[in-house]
Amino acid sequence: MSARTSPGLAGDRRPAPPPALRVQDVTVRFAGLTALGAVSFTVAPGSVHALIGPNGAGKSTCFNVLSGLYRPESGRVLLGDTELTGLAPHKIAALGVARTFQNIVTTEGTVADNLMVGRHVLTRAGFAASALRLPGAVREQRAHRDRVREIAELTGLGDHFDTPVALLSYGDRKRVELARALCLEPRVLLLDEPVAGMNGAERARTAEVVSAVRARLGLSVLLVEHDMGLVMSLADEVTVLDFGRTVAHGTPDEVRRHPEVLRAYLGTPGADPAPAAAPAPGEDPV
Ligand SMILES: Nc1ncnc2c1ncn2[C@@H]1O[C@H](COP(=O)(O)OP(=O)(O)OP(=O)(O)O)[C@@H](O)[C@H]1O
Repeated sequence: MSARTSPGLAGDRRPAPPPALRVQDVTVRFAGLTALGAVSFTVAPGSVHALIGPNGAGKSTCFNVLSGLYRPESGRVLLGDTELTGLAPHKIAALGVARTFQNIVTTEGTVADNLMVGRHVLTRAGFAASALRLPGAVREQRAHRDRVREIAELTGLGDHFDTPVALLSYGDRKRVELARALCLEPRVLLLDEPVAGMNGAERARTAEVVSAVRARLGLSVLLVEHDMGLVMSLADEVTVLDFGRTVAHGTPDEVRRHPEVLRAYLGTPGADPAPAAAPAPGEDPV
């Protein structure tokens, strides 16, 4: 059984706004290298917050702390008043923080199979009850499958519900990852480079899906992405890391003009990493 209350199973839900996700003075070191040095930021309830920075800036390390894969040397992570620091990944997921990974991990089974796997944290019926197909367990499975189908529709995968994932396009497979994370009914969704490797049309489609997901489910999104068009069009707030330190924070407009951001990305102030008219999602990343 889940550590948090399982939400209803049918229809869009607009639960109470998610709690703020607060990262406070988080430090991670690898053999003397400071991957994160006292990094702090807050993902406001219901917002899209982007975490950007050049290669090696510490973005993945931060995601790994937030999802419980790394324990920070110091600092805290809080979801509302609940401390997440040092909890195991499955506990953090059960508390409502789901993540995707840069690399696709789903290859076997249909879209439906993969999404049902993402649902297991919310499953109440025990293994034996499910295996014996007891009435309560069957009802629950059916309700989960209905909800999973809704999530597939929301993420543009409805037509592929019973298609083996291996037969899908790259963009659709990446969206299966996103949909699978949503099957946990998260209150905060951590998206690690959701459009990496996609072509322009696939990136634009994924941007639409992320917007729809945020609008329909009312969750918060923390986005790590190199595609500046996507970041600038989706994010409400942006935190910029460089060499494990926060060098800027603000709205997309504020951040794109910040001298430290220009220096971090281009080595020199005066050139713009994301032009004033931000490219549409799907245009070339920086
Ligand atoms: N497990 C590890 N062991 C040692 N050093 C690591 C480890 N993970 C990350 N690092 C180092 O920590 C720093 C931050 O890496 P991280 O992967 O978090 O950056 P990033 O911003 O996600 O980069 P990218 O955009 O290339 O994914 C880098 O110098 C990296 O080499």
